[in-house]
Amino acid sequence: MSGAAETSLAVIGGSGLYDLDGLEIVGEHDIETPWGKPSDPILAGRLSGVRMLFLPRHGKGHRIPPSDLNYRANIAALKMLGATDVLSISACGSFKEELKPGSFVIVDQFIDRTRGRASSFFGPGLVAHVSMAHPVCPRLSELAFETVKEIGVEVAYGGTYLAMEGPQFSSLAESKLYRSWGCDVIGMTAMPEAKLAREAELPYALVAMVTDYDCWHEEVGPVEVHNVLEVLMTNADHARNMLKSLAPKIGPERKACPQGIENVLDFALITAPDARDPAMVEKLRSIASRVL
Ligand SMILES: CSC[C@H]1O[C@H](OP(=O)(O)O)[C@H](O)[C@@H]1O
Ligand SMILES: Nc1ncnc2[nH]cnc12
Repeated sequence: MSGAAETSLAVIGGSGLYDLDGLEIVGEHDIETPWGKPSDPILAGRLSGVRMLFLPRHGKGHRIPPSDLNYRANIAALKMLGATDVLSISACGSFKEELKPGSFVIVDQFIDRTRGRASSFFGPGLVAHVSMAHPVCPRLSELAFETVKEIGVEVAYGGTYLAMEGPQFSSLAESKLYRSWGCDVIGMTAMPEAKLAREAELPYALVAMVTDYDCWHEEVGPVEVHNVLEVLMTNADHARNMLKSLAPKIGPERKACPQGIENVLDFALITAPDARDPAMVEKLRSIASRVL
């Protein structure tokens, strides 16, 4: 690399994706952030010459349920380890006949129905408001879309992800309601993950891997985890293949996000400098040192 910033792609692996294929591991970071520890030690390595970080969202062995994940520590740890972009991989249910189990959706919108999760790094002593109008990075999303197509997996570009609290799957009435809202897929983890990535100025994209039709589909019936798991394993293999092909496309040289997500905090901090709590400022330096 000759002076240009280097890509460091962080991959958050969801249900079924607890490791990466072909990652030349150079380190494992058991990191503590001001918000606590992430779900697992973070692997650092190279894939096709591109720096990668890998975090299994639920921890190895899938120990942590969606409501108990420390989303702030996960995103802060990736930022502290130098991540430049976050590619999130998630299992999801589908609200559309054409989004079949086994297909992927490159999500571009979210509806947040989670409750009581810590969903901001900011707070008393330093208040910030970032825009979530366009919550994903178009460049990373397009690269992911092209790559999924190339490996021969059915994929839709764009889709609204309903984030539910869980851990129970939806009732039939909820499933029908979300469908009537025009949602495409449902999961339990992309919120507040995407919001926190935005606050940490990390371009974020979400590859949602459909495992089931949620429960609205009359011919299929309720979601059962054993059925989900069967599809999940094949989907996870596809995700690993996708990442191997995606790395050389992203390349080691960092290219700016067209939406300027790396600079969102330039206009988001609202607390006057002399009214800021120094302890809060200190804590926030781990994710927002560029502006603090
Ligand atoms: C295994 S079914 C429910 C589980 O799967 C999804 O996890 P992730 O988003 O981490 O792939 C969903 O959100 C639930 O946590
Ligand atoms: N139907 C569903 N609802 C919520 N999260 C899911 N993850 C996989 N399938 C899901």
